[in-house]
Amino acid sequence: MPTLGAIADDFTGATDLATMLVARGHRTVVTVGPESLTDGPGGAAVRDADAVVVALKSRTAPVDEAVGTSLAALRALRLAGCERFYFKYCSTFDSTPVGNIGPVADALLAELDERRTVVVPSFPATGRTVYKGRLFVHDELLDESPMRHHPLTPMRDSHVGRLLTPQTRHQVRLVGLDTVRQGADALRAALDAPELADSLVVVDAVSDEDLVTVCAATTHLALVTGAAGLALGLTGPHPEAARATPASRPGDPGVVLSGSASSATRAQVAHARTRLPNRKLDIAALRADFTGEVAALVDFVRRSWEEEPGTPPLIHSVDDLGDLEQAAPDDGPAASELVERALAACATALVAAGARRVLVAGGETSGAVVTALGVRTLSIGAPIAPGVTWARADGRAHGQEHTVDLALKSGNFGDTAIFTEAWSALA
Ligand SMILES: Nc1ncnc2c1ncn2[C@@H]1O[C@H](COP(=O)(O)OP(=O)(O)O)[C@@H](O)[C@H]1O
Ligand SMILES: O=C(O)[C@@H](O)C(=O)COP(=O)(O)O
Repeated sequence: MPTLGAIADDFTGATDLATMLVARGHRTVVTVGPESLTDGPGGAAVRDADAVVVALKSRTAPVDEAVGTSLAALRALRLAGCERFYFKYCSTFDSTPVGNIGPVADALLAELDERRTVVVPSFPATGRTVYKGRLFVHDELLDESPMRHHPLTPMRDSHVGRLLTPQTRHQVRLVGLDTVRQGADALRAALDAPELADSLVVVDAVSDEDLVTVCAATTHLALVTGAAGLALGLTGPHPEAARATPASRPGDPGVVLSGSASSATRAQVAHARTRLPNRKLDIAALRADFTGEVAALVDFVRRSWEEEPGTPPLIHSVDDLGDLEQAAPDDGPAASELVERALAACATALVAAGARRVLVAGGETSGAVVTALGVRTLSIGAPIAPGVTWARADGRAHGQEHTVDLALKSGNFGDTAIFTEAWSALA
């Protein structure tokens, strides 16, 4: 029975955290939304797990909806037996002045009858560190990094406390690296100080060892919040926790679907465009004839499978940031919505046509694709890069049950060659 329950605000984040938990000895299952915790085959997988991560698409949802789905997830996790909880958000603190990190953290604390938690976006393996409360992405402050230009959550400040304060009813405090470096006992004493009783406490961490200290100092908190790095110190009961075997065989049809605008993905797209058959979404054509345009993309992929068997084609939506500047017409959907719907429709048609391995880039994009594929649970398989993994996905789309290998790649994760090299991990 699981004891650790996590709520992830997007789907790439859910597999990012789950792969870390598996590596730390937790048998872990990802469920798509809270319903899959109890319904159908998900129920059995959950009972056999040490940890469950509920994947939500709440990062950019309206605040009420994000709070509602997060509370539903918490309640379902408690019913499944979980006693400790982890709210996973982005290592670049993706949010707006109204949320959703603050409102969800507030609501989870209230539901658990708790008043304090920690805020730890640091994830050094992917270059995210927090020092003096400022979030760095590799060598740059968050607001000087490409996250400044994110289409949905542009990050224009790097001070985590300043970002969080307008989002929460709690006071926001900082515990600095000097205290973390004094060890777990000193850090716990600092966190338990009466003046921090009613607080979201941002904790500095610049190395893996710092995160292990933060974990050791927070075992008494019912809720912790952060990126996947915080799970580094959460040791589970099954050091040899098995990874799911691939659903596909080498050479099976595959596809890369990228709706990410992140700088790392743009470099990966540029690399893949010289090596893989590829097509770019045409937003104007989608607006004019959505069904026809999706059918043309699906035809293109199917022809590529015949002409170059074993080579996964790429469908992408962004080469450079100029691609994001198309304003939505007054009476039409936003380009971002069209992109998500188009890639989701391609995914379902291609899985119905025989795709057995699908690599998706972008968190929002992954949410749209996984939801359209009717995926209920994801079992963590072979790792690809820090924060990126293959997962075996059971779902139902077009009236048919299917099992496919899915990799949900966060926009900014992975090496430049990931779209051509990720497949070897499935061999
Ligand atoms: N050409 C485009 N024009 C406008 N929005 C786009 C375009 N391409 C992608 N998007 C949208 O940008 C968002 C990207 O978010 P996400 O998938 O989380 O990836 P990332 O955070 O890495 O950029 C999605 O909502 C996607 O639909
Ligand atoms: O913590 C992280 O950085 C990732 O797990 C994540 O959530 C990234 O989001 P996207 O870039 O939107 O995929």
